[in-house]
Amino acid sequence: MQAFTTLLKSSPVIPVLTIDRVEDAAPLAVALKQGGLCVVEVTLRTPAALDSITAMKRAVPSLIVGAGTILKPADLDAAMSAGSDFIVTPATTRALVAPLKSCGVPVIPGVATPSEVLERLDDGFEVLKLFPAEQYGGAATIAALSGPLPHARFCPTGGIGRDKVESYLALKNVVGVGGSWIATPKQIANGDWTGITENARAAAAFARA
Ligand SMILES: O=C(O)C(=O)C[C@H](O)[C@H](O)COP(=O)(O)O
Repeated sequence: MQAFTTLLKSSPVIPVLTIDRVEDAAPLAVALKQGGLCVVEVTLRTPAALDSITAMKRAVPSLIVGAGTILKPADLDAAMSAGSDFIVTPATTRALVAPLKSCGVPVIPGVATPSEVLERLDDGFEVLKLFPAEQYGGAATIAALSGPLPHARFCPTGGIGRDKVESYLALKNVVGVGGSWIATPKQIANGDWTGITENARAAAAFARA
């Protein structure tokens, strides 16, 4: 996990991707990498998601490709078989905790309340995903959590557009942010690789800001 959080320092904005056609995966990977991003997340929301993870890694071997929307242990198994470099969940059930802990790659479990934060820290997870971040109070909520839970680190996602990224990354307990704005489902469906590279460049610039 430590190597992963170090990597996030240089590439803290993670595009959250929903891919409908596996043939879009390779040009998408190239477009994001060209814009300067190193870490991406593919949601397991479409039948093409697992093959897309494999295809993105094949197209751009240096890209770190994670799987999101892991809801049950079977999703985790499938994501690991597809070669996922890290795992993200929107929420975390008891049944998921042990498999997540032993899967062998960095895991960012989803939380939404202080009790869930504490439970996941007790489970041994270091970086947590506040989801859906904006709806659960946004950057102000994460800042408030640093009082009683200063050791928790967050990678929030959900409703975080380009205009909100800075306010999250300014917090010392935030190590990254996820968002679909960098490559929207519409841009992917339209093959707008130029627009995606431009957005990726804007996202990459937050690391240097
Ligand atoms: O599927 C998952 O595992 C998720 O957690 C969902 C994503 O994090 C959000 O859908 C991000 O999308 P935006 O809110 O549009 O930036």
